[in-house]
Formats: sequence, C-alpha cells, structure tokens
Amino acid sequence: MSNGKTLKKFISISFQISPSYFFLLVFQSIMETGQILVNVILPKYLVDELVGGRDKANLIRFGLYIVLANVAFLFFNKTMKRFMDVRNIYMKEKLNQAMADKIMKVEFACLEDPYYLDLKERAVFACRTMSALENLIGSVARVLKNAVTIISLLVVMFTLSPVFVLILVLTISISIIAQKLFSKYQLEIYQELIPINRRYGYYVGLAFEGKYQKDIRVYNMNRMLTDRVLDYSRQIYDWFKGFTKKQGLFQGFVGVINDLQAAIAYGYVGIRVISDKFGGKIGIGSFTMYVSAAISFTTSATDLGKNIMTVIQMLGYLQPFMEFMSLPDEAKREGSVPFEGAVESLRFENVSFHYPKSENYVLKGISFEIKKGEKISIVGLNGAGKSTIVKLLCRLYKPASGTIYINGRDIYEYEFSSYMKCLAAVFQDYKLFAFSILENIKGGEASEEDSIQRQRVENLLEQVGLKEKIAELKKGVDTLFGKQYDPEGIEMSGGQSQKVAIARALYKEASLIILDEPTSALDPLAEAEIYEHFNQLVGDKTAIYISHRMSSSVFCDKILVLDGGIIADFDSHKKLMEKEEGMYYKLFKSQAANYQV
Ligand SMILES: Nc1ncnc2c1ncn2[C@@H]1O[C@H](COP(=O)(O)OP(=O)(O)OP(=O)(O)O)[C@@H](O)[C@H]1O
Repeated sequence: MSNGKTLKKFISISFQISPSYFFLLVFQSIMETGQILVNVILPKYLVDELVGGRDKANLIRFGLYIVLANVAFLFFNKTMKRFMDVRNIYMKEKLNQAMADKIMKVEFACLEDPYYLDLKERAVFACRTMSALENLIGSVARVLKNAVTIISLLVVMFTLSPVFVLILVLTISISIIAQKLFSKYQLEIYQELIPINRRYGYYVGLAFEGKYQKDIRVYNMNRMLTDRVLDYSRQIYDWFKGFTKKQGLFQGFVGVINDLQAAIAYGYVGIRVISDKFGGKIGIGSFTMYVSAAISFTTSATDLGKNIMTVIQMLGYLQPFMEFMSLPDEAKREGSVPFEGAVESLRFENVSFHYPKSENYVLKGISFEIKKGEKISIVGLNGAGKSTIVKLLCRLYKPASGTIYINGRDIYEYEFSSYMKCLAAVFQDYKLFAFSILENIKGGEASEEDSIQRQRVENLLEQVGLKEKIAELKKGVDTLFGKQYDPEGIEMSGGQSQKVAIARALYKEASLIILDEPTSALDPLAEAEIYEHFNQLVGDKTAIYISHRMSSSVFCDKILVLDGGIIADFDSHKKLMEKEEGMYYKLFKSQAANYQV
C-alpha cells in the first residue's frame, strides 16, 4: 500500500470516528498562526513609533494591542490545545478500538495465516511501540499549522521583495531535501530494527509472563532466555549507535543551513534599511517585522519539512495497520436468510477442504447426515480432520467443494448472526475470560431478566458438578474468573474450567451442540458423571461429540469414523463392534485393553 493510499485510509477511518476532528485541527492551526502573525506585524508599529513620533498615547496603544492580542491568543490556544490533547487521546483510543474490532471481524482464516499474523504483529508494533497513530495525528496537525503559517508569512514577505522570498525558499529547500533523505534512511533502517525488536519483545515477554514460569524453571530455560535477550539487546544497542551517529551528522548539517538562512535574512533586510540598491529603503519598524517574518518563516518551513517527514515515516510504520484495516470483513458472513426454529437435519454432501496456503486436503469428499436429536460421536486418529469438521460447521472456514446443509439449505445462505444462534461449541482450545463466572456462561445472550439468567446459570453449574465449588465463593457466580485483575477472583483447575465451558455451551440454548474433546481435562469420576448426564444435559438437542475416549461413543446413536480425511464408517457402536477388521473396533479394543488389569 502506497503512502498516499495509507494516508487516504487513515483520513477516512478518522472521519468515520469523528467527522469534526479535521475541521478542529484546521481551526487550531489558523488560531496558532494568528498568534505568530500578531508578533510579526504589530511590533513594527511600536518600533516605528519609538524611532519616529514617540507619541506617548500611540506607544501605549500599540503596546496594549500587542499585550492584549497575545493574552487573547495565548488563552484561546492553550484552551484549544488542552481540548485537542483530550481529543487526540480519544482519536488514538478509537483507532486502537477500530483495530480490535477489525481483528474480531476479519475472516477467521487470516488469524491462522502466518502472513496476516505477521501483518497484525507489525500493525500492533506500529501502534504500541512506535505510537505511530499518536505521532501521525500530532504531525498532521503540525503540518497544517506550519502550512497556514508559511502561507501567511509569505504574503507578508512578498510585500518586501519576491526575490527575498525566493532566496529563502531555495535555502529552505536544501534542508528539506536533507531531511527527506534522512527520513528515508531512518525508515529503511527502522525496518531492520522491527524483526529484532519483535524477537526481543517475545523473549523478554516470556521472562515476564507468569504462565511460562513453570516450564522455565523445570527445564532450566533461564540461561537460554537471558542469553537470547542479551543477544538481541546487543543488536539493538549496535543499531542505535549507528543510527545516532548519522543523526548527529544530519542535525549538524541542518543547523548550518539554518544559520545561513538567518544570516541571509538579517543581511538582506539590513541592506534595505541603509541602502536603496534593491528597492526603496525601509524603516526600523519594517526591519523588525521582516526579520521576524523571515525567522518565523525559516522555523516554520524547517518544522514543516520535519513534520512532513514524520508523517511519511509514520505512514510507513502504519502501512501494515492500514493494510490490516483494509482486509475484507468476514466474507463468510454472506447469506441473508434468517435462521429460524431448530436444527432438524444436518447433511455434509461431498465436502472437501484444505487450509488456505496448503494443498493437502484435510477432508476428502465427506458425506453424512444427522437427524434432529441424534447424538453423534466423531472418532479418528490425531490429524484425521475431526476438529476441522467443527470449524466448517461454525463457518470459520468454507469448504473447498461440496456443501453443508442444515434443514435442507446451504449453511452459507443463512444470515450469519441468526445462524450462529443455532449452534454452540466447546472448542478443543476453548477460552474463558476475565469476567465473572455468570458473565462467562451467559456470554452475549442477554435477552432474559437478570434473575432468570442467574437461576439458569446456577442450575447448569449444578448439573456440571460445580455447585459446591461455587457455594464456597464469597461472591458466588459473580466471582471473577481468574486472579489476574481481582485478588478475590477464582483460579479454576483445567477440569473445573472445562465444566464452566460446557455450562456456557448449554446455556446458549442452541439446537445443535458440538463438544470437541469435552472431557479431556476431567477426572475419571467427573467424566463418568458428565457422560452419565450428558444425554440429560443436552436433552433433545442434536449433539456432536469428538473424543479420544472411546467409551464416550457408547452412549451415542452413531459414530463417524474418520481416517485421513475420509469417512471410514458411520454406524452405531453395536454394529461397528461387529466389524473386527474395522478401525473403530481396533481403536475401541486397544483403549479398553489399557483399562484391564
Ligand atoms: N490452521 C491450520 N492450518 C493448516 N493446517 C491445519 C490447520 N489446522 C489443522 N491443520 C491440519 O489439518 C489436519 C486435521 O486437523 P484437525 O485439527 O482437524 O485434526 P483432528 O482430527 O481434530 O486432530 P486431533 O485428534 O489431534 O485433535 C492436521 O493435519 C493439521 O495439521
């Protein structure tokens, strides 16, 4: 994405967030320029009066104008600055929020694709580490201010001599070109720093994060981590050493050019006071005004150059952010038919699938059908494609070919949010959040009254065997999950957390429930209890269980046996156990053997 496109995208996102923001920036720039102009123009009259008529009343009048104008502008500009500082923070927060929203809306496949994951990382690096959004907003505001000031000062200086303006513009161009070259170098060299910084951040992060400490200690990783961190920090140090050396040279050069500009300004305007060689003589008051205009012009033009370079630089950093923000939203949210009623039938018809950027088909022409209320178990070896079936059903990925039908309609024809209401899933890598237990379980389903929600949550917690545990808690279901943000929060064991996740799926009142390894963390008693009650818990819902514990298949109506992405069998436990050569029989028997003493 080019800088122009990145800037356009930034402005369009900012406009969506706050349409008034850019108008306020322009207004602020005009008012700040006003203060500069007042101090360039008004002193001329005071000085002229001082060296001319020396009329007391006039002197007081001009002095008063200068003081009053300065006080007024100062008051206004300070107030405006405070207001804009708050507004800038608001904009920055909103832009960060826009990124978080995007991550939640973007096609799920992007979040498992290394290219987009890297893009997201770089976008986060630009926003967090480089504060690129803040810097861009700030420098765009300063560019506007500089531009308005320069145009106004040019008008003032033109009244003296266009040639004078031309000479100043020429010298300033030299420092702007130098700045451009330096910024290009800076951007290029920063690109070299990004991967080093990312790796450094990762290893330092490991040392900071509590969740890695067990493995770090048990496997004595401290030394390896410290060495890695030291290695990267040495590289960062070397990088900065080289960079600051070049920066010093550049700043020295720009300083010389600036002094040269000041000398030209003083020299030329001074000559105009004492000689009429380049035009009519001017008074001391005008001398003050033009010199001051030239100095302000030089400062503003140098600032403009610097700020434009910062804008370009920040756009460079923000390029991944804008590219990420331009990614299409979940394309798979296509479909407009509202999903109504319950899942009456579910049919996979010749479904094949491979993950993006991989040519290996994970599912190969899968066809099977499930009727309302049936309980199905999917079994197979690691990597057979079991969880992939769940992802396809949840519309996280779309089949490469073939169709998944629910109630006789392609699932992609359904409007996304109504479709999502018909199913609930406990993923293998399910996540619970730092909300209360109640909030974790009821999620976004808030259509009922609070007391009814509570009652349902408490009933479900009892059914999954967490009643006693919750009763021990001072705040009951209002206890925060995890101690990260509340010392009174609860740290649950893997099995207890899994029970909460099961309760969350059951709370959703979806007619299709999918449980991917639902009991992997449960102790044998809890597992037996959950399985005993599963049919009661799930009720008349259609259910799909994925489990490596073969005993869980026994209570299912049918078992789908997956072998390398192909359906090896689809039948009841009883029938499958009759096929002694079949995969199911072998899996079942080999696991059962482990339980014999
Ligand atoms: N995001 C992904 N990108 C690329 N390949 C993937 C991705 N997720 C899974 N795979 C691959 O797809 C195949 C099927 O994975 P899947 O998770 O569906 O298997 P599974 O039967 O659920 O395995 P397990 O029993 O180990 O949970 C595996 O070979 C896996 O490496």
